[in-house]
Amino acid sequence: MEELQNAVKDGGLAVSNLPEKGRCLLTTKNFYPGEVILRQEPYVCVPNNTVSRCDGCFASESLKKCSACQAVWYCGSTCQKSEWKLHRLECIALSRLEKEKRKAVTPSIRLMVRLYLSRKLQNEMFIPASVTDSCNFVEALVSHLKDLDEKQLVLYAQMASLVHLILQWPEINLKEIAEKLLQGPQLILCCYSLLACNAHTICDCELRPLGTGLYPIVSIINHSCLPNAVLIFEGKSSVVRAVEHIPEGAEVSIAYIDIAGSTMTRQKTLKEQYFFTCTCPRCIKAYNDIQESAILEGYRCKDDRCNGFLLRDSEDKGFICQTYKELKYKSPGNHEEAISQYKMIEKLQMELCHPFSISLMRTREELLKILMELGDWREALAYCRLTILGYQRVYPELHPLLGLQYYTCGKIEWLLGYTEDAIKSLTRVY
Ligand SMILES: C[S@@+](CC[C@H](N)C(=O)[O-])C[C@H]1O[C@@H](n2cnc3c(N)ncnc32)[C@H](O)[C@@H]1O
Repeated sequence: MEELQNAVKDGGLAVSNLPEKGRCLLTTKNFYPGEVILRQEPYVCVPNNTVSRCDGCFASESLKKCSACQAVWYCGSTCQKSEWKLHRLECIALSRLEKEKRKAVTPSIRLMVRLYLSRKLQNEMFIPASVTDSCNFVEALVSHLKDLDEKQLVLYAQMASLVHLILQWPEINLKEIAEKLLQGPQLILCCYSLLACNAHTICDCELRPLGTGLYPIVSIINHSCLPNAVLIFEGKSSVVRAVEHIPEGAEVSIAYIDIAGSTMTRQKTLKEQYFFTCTCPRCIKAYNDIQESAILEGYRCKDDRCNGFLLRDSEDKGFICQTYKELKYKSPGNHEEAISQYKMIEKLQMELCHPFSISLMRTREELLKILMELGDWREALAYCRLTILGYQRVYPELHPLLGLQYYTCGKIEWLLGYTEDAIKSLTRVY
């Protein structure tokens, strides 16, 4: 702990323990809006597999496959060299797999394999370890293994057995690597639980997901639905920035989930994924939030004389429109038909929901996406402006998602020649 304190001390931070939250990151100086609180490189990371990406920089163009394992891509020799120490072992392990099994190696399987191999390489001193970038530090992260339900356990166990199979070769002695209490698949299972709680989705500057990484110090930061900081990425490096003034001695918090939802939805998601009940100021302000929840997720009361909005209860998922789910737009497709169906949904939601309803906002986001693909900039702008009204309601003033929506708006205004409006929007982005 002392070494860890020394490692973060110079950055104006300290690690502490709170009875109800476990470890937390505190400030030992003031941080101002936009200021970088912390930067950290990933302990391990992998690109996602929606499109092929370079393992080194996550670029998706001019890629070449690793000729030996045929499972990993690089954009050039610089990235290949930078990844070689770790990939050398991974490459041998993957190459040994039958072709069919190799196809089942998803990014989460690779992440786990890499976690093990990093540990092996650090133990053998092939790659350097620092206090904040060591396997011991990673192992001290929360795992919640005991809280997993049967379904999660079965899923993790299946993944763990594939990882175990990949790692079973002479040079890698699982027993030796896992010198702690648990061994073999059971230890891998525990690590999956750890990754589920601590790994972060790496996004590009427009918040589109690129991959997954584990950033041990960032993982000490606890959640709040009214966070005072955000986690963003510059390439693969994680950057935590203040979104408001954080005074000396305050706890740094980020949002683990999309904070656009009502308290009920947020609490349910946090409980299911992170096993805690949030007690942030937004969650405990329960009474006002019932009204807020009705606005964000409720439906108009059937009684015409009533101005109220119906709210779904925590057990019943009944009010989520199934048609809406099935219609989820997948690009590329029939744009005209998608537009007419989404407009139908929008009309229905305008009758049923509050103007600030999240479902209505999501429908408009989909419409905006399709209209932009079609190049219908005028209508896209109208929808973009409508979504901004929703975003302003659910995200704090300096939230990156709000910034991005202003950015889209500014770009469309610029394209349409609405220079003054564009300057206003882009100034806002800045
Ligand atoms: C990424 S870890 C955060 C660091 C963690 N507190 C630790 O001791 O290592 C996530 C876990 O921290 C705890 N946690 C995070 N935010 C919390 C909050 N607002 N209230 C209570 N527990 C929280 C939960 O157990 C959650 O699964």
